[in-house]
Amino acid sequence: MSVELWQRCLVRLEDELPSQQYTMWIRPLQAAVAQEGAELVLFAPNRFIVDWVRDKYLERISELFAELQDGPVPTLTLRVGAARAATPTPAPAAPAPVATAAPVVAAPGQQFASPAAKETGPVAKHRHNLNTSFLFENFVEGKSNRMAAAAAQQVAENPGTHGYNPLLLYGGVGLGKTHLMHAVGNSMLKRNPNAKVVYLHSERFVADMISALRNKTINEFKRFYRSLDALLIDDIQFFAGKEQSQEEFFHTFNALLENGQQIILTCDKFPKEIDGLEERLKSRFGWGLSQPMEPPDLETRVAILKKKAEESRIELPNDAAFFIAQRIRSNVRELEGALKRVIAHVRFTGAALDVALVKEALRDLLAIQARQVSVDNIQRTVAEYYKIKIADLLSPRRSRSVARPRQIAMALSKELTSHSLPEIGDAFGGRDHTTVLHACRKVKELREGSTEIEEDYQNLLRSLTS
Ligand SMILES: Nc1ncnc2c1ncn2[C@@H]1O[C@H](COP(=O)(O)OP(=O)(O)OP(=O)(O)O)[C@@H](O)[C@H]1O
Repeated sequence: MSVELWQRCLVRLEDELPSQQYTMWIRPLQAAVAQEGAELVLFAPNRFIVDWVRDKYLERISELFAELQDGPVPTLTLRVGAARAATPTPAPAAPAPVATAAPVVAAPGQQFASPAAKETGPVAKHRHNLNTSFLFENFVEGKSNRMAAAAAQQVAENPGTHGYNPLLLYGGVGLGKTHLMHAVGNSMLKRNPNAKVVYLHSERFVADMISALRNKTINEFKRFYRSLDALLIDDIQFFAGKEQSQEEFFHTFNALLENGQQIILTCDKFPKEIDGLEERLKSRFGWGLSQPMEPPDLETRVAILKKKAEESRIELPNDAAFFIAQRIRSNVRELEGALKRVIAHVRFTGAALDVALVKEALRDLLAIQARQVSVDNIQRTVAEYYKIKIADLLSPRRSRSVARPRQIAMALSKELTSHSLPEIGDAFGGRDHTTVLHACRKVKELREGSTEIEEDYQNLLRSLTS
């Protein structure tokens, strides 16, 4: 009966607690009945978890027991050890008291050893703390992320391989670093359901380490992290300036690498550029494979929108997808946000999804953008970038050093504003609309043929839209 009570309690705790907390502290617990049902023993894999659960969750667990149990509430005991050692008959083979650690049999991400806990219910359902919707299958590849995705696939297939360890994915916000990192973890678990894969944000690592130091459980802390098959740490830029955490992480990192356990890291920039990060860590991070992730190009943005719409079972016409992708270019998270607004609008109004509906759904966003990107602004930015005068852009001068930036500024004006070709021509010293059209075609051709021009164009786009 009491084990059942624990199962019901777990369902409630899973609802109440942030999923990382639940995965880290509650899921490793195994319940066993003792004293003919009068006592419920919760076994934790190590002392660290026992102390933590006692401090943070025991009171709530007791309250839930009182609430969920009709009859007498069993007493609750926390111990280090495995549930199978606590069966009521024969008399408990002296499961280790809290202070004397028994063998560690389960950890977050690991399947429980106890046959009783293997069956059904929330315990069996979730054995790791990965986001199961971040998969390779729903990651859309394009020029900007293909290398990173390929590296991640390699790691998923051969975790711990020298040369791919650590895998470091770096780049701006919302570009799919976390998605790929979880995709590797999910793929590892698919291949080996017993793999111990733990994901955590670097701030969480720091917070846990500080608590472990305060509670004098740093050895358990170390043992736990060093027992993993794969450690996934997000946003390592947060280690900057936290010397003691860097020190501990450095040792954990080395221990895992030495044992061939996989490490995957993400960072918002190339680690060498992070101030406040120790040189030895910076150099360690670069030992394996470092892959940049860039903002996706137009075609990839369209493909991502189409994929996400399909997942939401919404038919997104190409022109509507292009319309969104042309306007939202900074990152995928914003792209997703815009699409969600469009989908909500479709569902709310019941109207057909077309460009007009997209304009209506994203009205505020587009208005903000229109205000931000004006032809004036584009001219100023382009002139600054190429170190020429704005007056040159508007003048009749045809020398290459002026004509090329002018064409680029015109193409950007067409792409970033809603002005017509004649309006753009007017803004560039009263030129004809065919000149603007020619400029747009020329720039497209130049971008395809020259990486330098493509880079210039992307740099300008970024500085105008971010
Ligand atoms: N190529 C892609 N295909 C499909 N979805 C993507 C892709 N890139 C990003 N996403 C989605 O965009 C959202 C943001 O991605 P993610 O959280 O992985 O970004 P991030 O680079 O880790 O950003 P941050 O540094 O802000 O955490 C997620 O919902 C993710 O699924």
